[in-house]
Amino acid sequence: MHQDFTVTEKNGIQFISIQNDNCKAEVCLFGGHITEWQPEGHAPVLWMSETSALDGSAAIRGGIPVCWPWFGPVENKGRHGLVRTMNWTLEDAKEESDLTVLKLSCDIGKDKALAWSHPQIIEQTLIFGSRLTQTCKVVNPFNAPVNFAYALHNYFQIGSLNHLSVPELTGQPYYCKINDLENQCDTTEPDYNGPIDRVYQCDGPASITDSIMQRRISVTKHGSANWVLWNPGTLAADIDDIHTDGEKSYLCLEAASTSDIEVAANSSMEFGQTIAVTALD
Ligand SMILES: O=P(O)(O)OC[C@H]1O[C@H](O)[C@H](O)[C@@H](O)[C@@H]1O
Repeated sequence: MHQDFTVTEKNGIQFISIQNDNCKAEVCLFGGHITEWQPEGHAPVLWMSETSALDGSAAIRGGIPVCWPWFGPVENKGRHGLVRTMNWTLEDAKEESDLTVLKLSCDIGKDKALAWSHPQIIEQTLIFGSRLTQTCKVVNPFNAPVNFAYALHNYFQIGSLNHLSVPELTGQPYYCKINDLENQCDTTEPDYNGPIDRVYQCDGPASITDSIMQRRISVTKHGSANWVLWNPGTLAADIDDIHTDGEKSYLCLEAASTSDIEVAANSSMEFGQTIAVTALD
């Protein structure tokens, strides 16, 4: 079998480098985090901060953080869940007709899970090809229902925040996190130069049309009630791990469910997304 992935260790954490006929990609086992995906014939799709920690000391800034089993800050529990700062296990890696398929898992531990009433295990299946498919399965081994929320926190590389369109979200209701205002709605596209921080009620697909990079990034998703749209704008100056002016080169469009989802006793649940890129005519 043609081996199209290699596992290396850098600064105490493990990276899986992927090269197949359809794409180049990288996954970090710290966070179960996709740090690179570049389909053949296209520029890199994911933005990475040049000043991100990449040694396990903090969550990675850029790529696709998996925020689970909760979204945002929760008192005494920290931000964006547990697994973006935990080491995941590589369960399987294989080549399937020009695709590379990885299976990862992370077990947050019975004690924590019981105390905090979350599912205990999250598994990811990642399929790297001309599309990127990320499927997560969460497992509740307990004899009682538990809850979780999540975000697949995509940092998309863009040409300019001034030359973007995210058409599917215009007209959809959203919560503005910056002004703490529910039930907002735009009739025209917003200014994507941040600070912008919104949770849209929208379970359909969304896309970023980028007239500078001359491409459209399209995301379909399942098991996801929300899109989170985030760019810190001037607030990036207070975020140590965003390199100078780095915020001008990304837009976060996150497939998420920001409110609790119940997982029945002794059962599992799935959610996920598929990302595709097309050149503009
Ligand atoms: O700095 P982090 O913990 O990675 O969070 C980065 C951002 O993530 C999400 O998009 C939230 O909506 C924002 O409020 C938050 O600032």
